[in-house]
Amino acid sequence: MSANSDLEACIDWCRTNGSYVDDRIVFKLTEKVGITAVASEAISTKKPLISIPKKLLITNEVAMKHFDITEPVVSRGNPNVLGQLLTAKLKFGSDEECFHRPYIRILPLKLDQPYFWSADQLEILKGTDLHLMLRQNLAKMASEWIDVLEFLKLKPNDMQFYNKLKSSQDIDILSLFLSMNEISIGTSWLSFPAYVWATSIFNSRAFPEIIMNSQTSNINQAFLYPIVDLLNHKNDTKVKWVFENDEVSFISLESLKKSEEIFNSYGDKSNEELLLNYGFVQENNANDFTRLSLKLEKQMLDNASSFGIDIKDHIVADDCVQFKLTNEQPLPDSLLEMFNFLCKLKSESQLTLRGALEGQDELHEILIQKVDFFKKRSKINRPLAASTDLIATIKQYLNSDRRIYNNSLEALQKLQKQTMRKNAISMTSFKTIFKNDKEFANSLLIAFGIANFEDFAKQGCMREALLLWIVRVANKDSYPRKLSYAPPRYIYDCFQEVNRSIVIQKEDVMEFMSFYKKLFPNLSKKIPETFDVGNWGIRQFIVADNVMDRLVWTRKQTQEPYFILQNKI
Ligand SMILES: C[S@@+](CC[C@H](N)C(=O)[O-])C[C@H]1O[C@@H](n2cnc3c(N)ncnc32)[C@H](O)[C@@H]1O
Repeated sequence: MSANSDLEACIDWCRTNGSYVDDRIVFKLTEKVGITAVASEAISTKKPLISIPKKLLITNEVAMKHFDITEPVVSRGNPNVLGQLLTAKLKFGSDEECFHRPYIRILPLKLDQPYFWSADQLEILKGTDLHLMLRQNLAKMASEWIDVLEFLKLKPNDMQFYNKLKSSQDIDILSLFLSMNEISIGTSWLSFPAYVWATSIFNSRAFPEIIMNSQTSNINQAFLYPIVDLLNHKNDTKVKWVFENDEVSFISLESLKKSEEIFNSYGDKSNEELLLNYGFVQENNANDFTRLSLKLEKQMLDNASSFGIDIKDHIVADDCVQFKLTNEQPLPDSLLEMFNFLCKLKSESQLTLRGALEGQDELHEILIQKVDFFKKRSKINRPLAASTDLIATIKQYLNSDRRIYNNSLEALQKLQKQTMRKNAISMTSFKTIFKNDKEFANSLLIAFGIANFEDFAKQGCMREALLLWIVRVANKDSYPRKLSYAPPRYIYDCFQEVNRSIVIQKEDVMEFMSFYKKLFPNLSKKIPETFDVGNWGIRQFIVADNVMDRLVWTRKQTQEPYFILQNKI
């Protein structure tokens, strides 16, 4: 039988068994998206367009009856393992007489989900969360498959493979799966690929049991729903599924014009969920999101939590915290707080403006890497054996992730500018200091040949200049004349505070020795009016280095250092 006659036979089978399918719906087989449903004339009704009696559905009850068991089987939280195994059996087994045969025949053998892509095609996804999920999901499916076969005391088709799966924790499940034979009608129903196929059928076409039974014990319990599962998905389509008189009905709340496709809604799914579970993505998907995962030591995550950073709901493993990024919310507060926390100094008891700005820089770096990665990947600049549709899907997926990271990046750049503007009163740029403290600038011209601020970066002596200036501030009262430029008070105060509390070890002195010897006593001899007034000993520089840690933030984008008042953010 051809695919078209299979489709007709399935609709006939449904109608013969008491289903209602509105005559104005025409089902067509298309090259691009498989079967579609189209309105043959305008349809605008709140009445069901399709009603299917319960006896035609493949439910967990049907599966339990088929395998003759009385208790439901749940493996790794999945209550559909039995239904999935039954679907594999009906598709690949030899039971020609089975009641659901006309429905099973139209379930496509070839699925678009990435589980069924070639190694070469999957290579492009390497490094994405989707690739990771693929592995995790396959490992989960393998455990479920082992569990359900064991429970039913069924012998797998390939004992060697089964034992390998069972005995080894760290097998590369993805490579192993890719090396297995492709799905064909000759596939054994007791094989792992048949189970993966059936899982993908459930993932892409099953409906929640809760439609029929609001008391269902497991929210993930699902059933296969002939005919209605032929409808494709469109975001925000208004539909209703109702259970009445022992039949499940599909109602479209849309006003459909003649020749328009009748869509269902699979729910608010991101492109990653759509690709993984359905094998397609939606352009400009309003439900799209991506993630930013940070691998950190468990202790660090515990510390962040007890400090009050709101990450409890984002911790996905002992050593991993994950933030959801969406186009609406590209920069969650908890993510920014976490980066601020990561930049907190031991000497700080609270989150500071300096930490916030430094955290923004760190996050900026990560987002730049993400955007670059997705940009490079989406170019696909090597020959790839794949249909143009698949290549377009891969590109769309990569671009939609890149777009979110890019939005986050732009939002972050804006936020940093805002933060700086809002806190301008608490920040002093070293560039401004250099411009205003003329005497200091002149001394640097003599000492290092620094003629303008940009020369610091060119000569790599920004740190020396900062330390010298901090020590100059500490000595401010020793100069015969008041400094022409009055340095912010908090810099002087911070120096005094560190000076009082610091315990200097021999190692600190050793560490600073070569730096110090490079500058002194030369500088005090060459420019005594600046560098031989007050105390210019090595201890002063060790203290200044500490002050720098506490007060100075160097903006990554411009390499410009700022002194920042230590205020709470
Ligand atoms: C529930 S089935 C819908 C019927 C399907 N067209 C068929 O031929 O059986 C879900 C599958 O249809 C396809 N599909 C549904 N909506 C789609 C869309 N908006 N764009 C592309 N493919 C879609 C995907 O292959 C998906 O896995």
